[in-house]
Amino acid sequence: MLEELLREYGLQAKAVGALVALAILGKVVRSQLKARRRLPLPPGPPGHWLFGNALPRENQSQQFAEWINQYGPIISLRVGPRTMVIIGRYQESVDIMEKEGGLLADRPRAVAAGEILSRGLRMILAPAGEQFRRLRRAAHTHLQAKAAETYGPIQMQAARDVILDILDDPKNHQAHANRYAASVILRVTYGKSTPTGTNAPEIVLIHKMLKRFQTLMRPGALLVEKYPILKYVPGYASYLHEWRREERQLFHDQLNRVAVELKTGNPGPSFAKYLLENQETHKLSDEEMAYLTGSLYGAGSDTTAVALMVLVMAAARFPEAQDAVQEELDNVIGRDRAPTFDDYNALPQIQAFMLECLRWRPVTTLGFAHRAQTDIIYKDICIPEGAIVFGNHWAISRDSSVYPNPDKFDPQRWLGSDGRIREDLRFPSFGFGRRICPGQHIANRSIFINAALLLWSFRITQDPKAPIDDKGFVDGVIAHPKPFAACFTPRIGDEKHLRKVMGTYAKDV
Ligand code: HEM
Repeated sequence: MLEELLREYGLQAKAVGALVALAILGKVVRSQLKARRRLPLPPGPPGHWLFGNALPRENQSQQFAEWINQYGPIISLRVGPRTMVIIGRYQESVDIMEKEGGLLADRPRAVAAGEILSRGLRMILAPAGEQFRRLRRAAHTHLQAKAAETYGPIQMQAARDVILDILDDPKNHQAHANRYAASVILRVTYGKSTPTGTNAPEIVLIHKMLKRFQTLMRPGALLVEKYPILKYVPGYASYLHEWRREERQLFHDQLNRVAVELKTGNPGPSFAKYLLENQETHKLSDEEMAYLTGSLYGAGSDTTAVALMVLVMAAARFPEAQDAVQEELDNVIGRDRAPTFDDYNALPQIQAFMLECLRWRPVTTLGFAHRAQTDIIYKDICIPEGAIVFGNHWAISRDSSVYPNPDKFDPQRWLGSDGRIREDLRFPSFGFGRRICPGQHIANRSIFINAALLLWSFRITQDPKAPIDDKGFVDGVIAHPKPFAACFTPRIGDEKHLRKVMGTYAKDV
């Protein structure tokens, strides 16, 4: 551990070691005295008496899932002075994270990404409280199901561009998914005139910042998370302050651009425009608005892109599942027109395919950390106040009591005997309780329109020379598929015809 600290910072090892050990000892003794008065913690693997459990460095969600198989549906770990509880079965996640959602609305301290980098303003990390409620209400109002429909034309055009992109350059299908997600979320946040080309300087900067943020978010990434006192040590991780300056500048510049457009013309719909016009109603400062819009991009771009890549991977890997979708598309839509949002209810096979993609390869494998605001008693265990609580999406997706034969990609599991989507089966792709993803309607509409257009336009197959490794993901807060090959054969007439149906590019760069 000290080695880790020296790598991060280069302090005098002995002094810091003593300080840290004292701080942990104090906390451990206090929490163990308190624990004696409580019901037991959930079981879990044994750890060091002082430092607790070492977190796995790689594939955390899968390692936790193994511990869940071994110790039970809810496990606990001690990480330095903190208790971490991981829920790995569907029913327990509903009972605790949904039904007791009010007690888990908080986030644990995220010292590097939340406090130093974003000064508490990034919604995904914002602690529960008055400020969080204001941020959340503003996002929810603008992104709820009905309001999300406003962005239909943007999503439709961007999804058609994906088809044209694939016709032009099928090898780079993953880059096209990235471009779709970046362009849609940028337009949702900042409106029509935002540059969306992958080489635009803003986009390059945004992606750099997103990468940094995701690195900081990995449990155990920096020692300051375990020992927040480090943040007061002069010079500790000074690069974080530089990152903050860059990020803040970008968020303000983007918001200011929309403010100027509002004064000089009539920019199309966007979250920034909505906030600027309703600043009073939502009681948001300029700083809060800048961060709220900026952090929406972070939350909505990579997640959507990964979901689209998994669609392509699953279609190529499972031809029979693709057959069922294409048979439905041929029956309902035919070949003379492309599907639109209006066809959603008539295409349950597509809906089932989407749902299965999100379960089979969850976008956020571990989910996001919640914090218990008080002791939560569940059956004969206690999740203690202050515990970090994860609903482990990966482990839940493998819960065979809810998803029989869970490793099988089987969209039909989502359909009832009437051929409609089952009401009694769910998977928490978008998280839990009061922190559930506010962008889920925009996200679902993106996944739907891309699935419908892609599978209507192409037969997607594996390249026999480069078979897909469907376990090839780079695990992180968001699990990105490694590069994989897929072949796209137009199924609606020839390429020329498909280009004609999809129209012309709307890309601005
Ligand atoms: C397939 C796409 C997406 C997936 C799988 C996804 C998933 C998630 C998950 C798992 C969470 C954490 C929920 C929890 O704490 O339990 C979350 C939070 C969030 N998502 Fe999404 N998301 C997606 C797309 C989007 C989009 C398009 C937007 C914006 C338009 C967005 C905005 C947010 C925000 C702002 C939060 C933080 C909410 C809070 O902390 O209260 N997401 N998302």
